[in-house]
Amino acid sequence: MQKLLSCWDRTKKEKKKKVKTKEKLAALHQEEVNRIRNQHKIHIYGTDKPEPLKSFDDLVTNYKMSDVILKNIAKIGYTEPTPIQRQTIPAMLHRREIMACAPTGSGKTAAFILPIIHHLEKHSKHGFRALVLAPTRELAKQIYRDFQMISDGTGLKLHYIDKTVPENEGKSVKKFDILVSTPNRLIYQLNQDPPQIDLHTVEWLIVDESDKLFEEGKSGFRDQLAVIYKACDSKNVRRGMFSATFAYDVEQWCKLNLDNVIQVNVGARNSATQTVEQELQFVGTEFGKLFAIREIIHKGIQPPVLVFVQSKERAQELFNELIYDGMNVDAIHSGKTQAQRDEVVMKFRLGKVWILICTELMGRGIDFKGVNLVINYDFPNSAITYIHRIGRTGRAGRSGKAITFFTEDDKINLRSIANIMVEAGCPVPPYMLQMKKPTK
Ligand SMILES: Nc1ncnc2c1ncn2[C@@H]1O[C@H](COP(=O)(O)OP(=O)(O)OP(=O)(O)O)[C@@H](O)[C@H]1O
Repeated sequence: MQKLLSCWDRTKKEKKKKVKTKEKLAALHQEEVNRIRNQHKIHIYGTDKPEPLKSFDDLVTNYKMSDVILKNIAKIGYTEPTPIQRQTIPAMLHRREIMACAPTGSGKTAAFILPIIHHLEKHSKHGFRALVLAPTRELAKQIYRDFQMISDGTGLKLHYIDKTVPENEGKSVKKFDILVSTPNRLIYQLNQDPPQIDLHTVEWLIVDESDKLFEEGKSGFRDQLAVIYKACDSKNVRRGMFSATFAYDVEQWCKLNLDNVIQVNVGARNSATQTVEQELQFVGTEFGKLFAIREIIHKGIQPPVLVFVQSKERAQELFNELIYDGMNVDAIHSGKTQAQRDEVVMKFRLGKVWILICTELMGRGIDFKGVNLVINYDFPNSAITYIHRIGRTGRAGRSGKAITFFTEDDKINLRSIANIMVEAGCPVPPYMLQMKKPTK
C-alpha cells in the first residue's frame, strides 16, 4: 500500500512538473511574441490575436504557403516582413476581418496581397473571389501590378477595369479570380441592366485608403462603397480596411460592422512616417512661392521631385512657369485624359521627367521609387492630406525630405501640421505650436 501511495505521489509530482514546464514555455513564448510586437511598434486589438511573423519563413512552416509566392517576394527583394505585414498577414491567413493602420510606404499592399493569393491558391471558374478598391485609377493600376508580380506562376487571373464602358464585361467575368478597381468604374458596371458584373462570389473585399473611400461628399466614395459592399453578399466574405490614417467614424464603423475584427496599428495613429525630414518654409505671399521653388531648384535638387498644388488650374499655371525656365517638368491632374496621365506616370517612373507637379490625385498610395523630395507648393487642406502627400517620399525605409510652403494666409492652419512634425521628431519653432486653432 505504501509503495502504491508513493508511486501515486510521484506521478502527481511529475504531472505538476509537466504542467509547470508547459506554463513556463507558454510564458516564454508569449514574451517572445510581446518582444516582436514591441520591437516593431505593433499594437493589436481584438480577441484570439494571431501571433506576428518572426520572418517570411513562418509562412512556410506555420501556414504552408507555396514556394511560388515566396520565390516571387524574394525576387522583388523583400527579405524581412515589414511591421504591418508581420501582424496582418497571419490575421488574414486565419481568415480574420481586419482594420490595418500603418505609416505611408510601409508595405500595406503586400500585407493584403500575400494572404489573398495564398487563400485563392489557383484559378477557378467561379468568378471574382477577391475585390480590391482604391480611390484613383493610378493606385488601382499599381495594386494590380503588385498582384501580378506576387502571383506570378500561380495561374490566378487578375482583372483591372480599364474602360468605363465595358465590352462584354459580363460574359468574360468568370475568367478572372481577382478584381482591382476604383469604386466609380465598378459602380458603373453594377448599375447596368442587367448588371455587367457579379460580385456574389467575392470572398475577400479589401478597401485600400479606406478613410478616403469612406469620405462623404463630392470627393468621397461613401455611397458607392455602400452599393459595392451590398453586392459582395457571399456569406463567406471577409473584409479588410487598410490606410495610413483612420478617422474616428471609420474605426467605429469597422467595430460595428466587421465580424470579430482584428485592429492593427503600427506606431502612433495618424502620424507621419519617421523617415521624412520635414520643413516648413515661410514664403510671405503667393508670389513668394514661385521665387522659393526656383531657388530650391537652382540650389540643386536630386530628382525625382514631386510638387503638390491645390487644383488642376494651379498645376497648369506652375507647369507653364517652370517649363518656361527650361526645367524637366511635367504635370498630372484630373483635367488630363487617362492616356496622358498614364504617359506622364510612365515618364516619371522611368526618370524621363524630373519634377512632377501634381494634385491630390497622386497624394494617396502612389509608390514612385526613390522620390527624394516632396514640395507642398500649396498648403495642404488638412493634417491627413499632409501625411499622405509627404508619404510619397521616405518609403520602404528610405529617407526623404518634405518642404511645405506657407504664406501669411496659411498661418491659421499651421498648428496641426506643426504638431505632426513634432510627433515625428522634426524641429518646429515653438510659436507655431501655440497658434490658435482655426474656428470652424
Ligand atoms: N517586406 C518588404 N521589404 C522591402 N520592401 C517592401 C516590403 N514590402 C513592401 N515593400 C516596398 O515598400 C514600398 C511601399 O509599399 P506600399 O506601396 O505597399 O506602401 P503602403 O504602406 O501601402 O503606403 P501608402 O500608405 O502610401 O499607400 C513598395 O515599393 C514596396 O514594394
